[in-house]
Amino acid sequence: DQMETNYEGLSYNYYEKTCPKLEDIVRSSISPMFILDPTSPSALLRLMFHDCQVQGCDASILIEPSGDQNQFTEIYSAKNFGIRKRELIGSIKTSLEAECPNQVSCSDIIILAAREAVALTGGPLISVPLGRKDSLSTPSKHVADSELPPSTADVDTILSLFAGMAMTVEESVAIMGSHTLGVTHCNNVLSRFDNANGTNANMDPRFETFLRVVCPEFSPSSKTAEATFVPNDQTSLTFDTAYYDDAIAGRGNLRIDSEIGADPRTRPFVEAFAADQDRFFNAFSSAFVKLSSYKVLTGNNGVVRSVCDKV
Ligand code: HEM
Ligand SMILES: [Ca+2]
Ligand SMILES: [Ca+2]
Repeated sequence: DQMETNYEGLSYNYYEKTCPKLEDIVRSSISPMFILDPTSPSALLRLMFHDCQVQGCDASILIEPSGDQNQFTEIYSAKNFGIRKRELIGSIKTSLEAECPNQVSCSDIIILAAREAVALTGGPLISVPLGRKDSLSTPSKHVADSELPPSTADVDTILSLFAGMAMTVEESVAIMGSHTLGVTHCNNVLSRFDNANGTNANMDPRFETFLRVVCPEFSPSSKTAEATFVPNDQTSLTFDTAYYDDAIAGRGNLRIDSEIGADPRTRPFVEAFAADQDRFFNAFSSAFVKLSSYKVLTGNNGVVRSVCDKV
């Protein structure tokens, strides 16, 4: 199948000859960025997901519109609200160009940056196969709108989405553990107060009170709703299992973060991860490799961009 073929196009020693110090250079250019802004790891981890989910892991999300494309490209999808720090990938690229010009793709840098985000916040150091090429185009915002999941996604949505990346249910629950880092803005939380549908499932009443205080009922499109936020778990700068404790206790910010702790298909894994960090880290690592190998371009099916935000 296509997944397998593409996955085989990547390798663990891809830059051995052309950029042997790649991983060291990425790490030494990224660690000062993380010290300057401890919220950047969460931004880079989410950036990887949103790149891979739309047209595959091809750095399409970095491309700035040119000419009459203005405002109609991928990055302008409302579902990319909150995407930050794309420019850090360009800075890492600049450091790499000095050492190994024209070798390392922007799409591989996105994956390496996400992996450092996990490792440097206390998570596992994941070995990732490399050799992705960059796209020659960025899709329209309409394509991004349809490929990115809605903030109201439920367990069915995520199980079928991640099954499309060949993940097991255990791996699907593990990759959602990415929400152990970062924040959710109030515009994405307000649907949780809507009792008419299932979006308020598995919510602890004290947690609901907390959410309503932080996120009063302004309109989701108001500037205030877009400027206020809640942490994704109780330790939102640390990659740990607190997300799963919250999911069990009904303290998930998004519908998925709550439902995953209640649904009989996912709850056993949520409980296992809450009790066993090694098991979470192992399942997360294999899920990360699957997500980061999704629909990759290899060989002649893409390019190595010299500047990440332009083709
Ligand atoms: C498929 C189901 C998923 C849904 C519906 C979802 C939805 C969201 C939403 C609505 C936010 C809040 C954005 C904001 O308000 O600023 C968010 C944040 C985040 N998501 Fe997800 N997400 C999903 C899966 C993932 C995956 C697979 C990853 C990583 C591999 C991920 C990583 C993150 C991170 C790290 C943040 C925090 C970003 C920050 O602090 O800037 N998410 N997600
Ligand atoms: Ca992409
Ligand atoms: Ca955490």
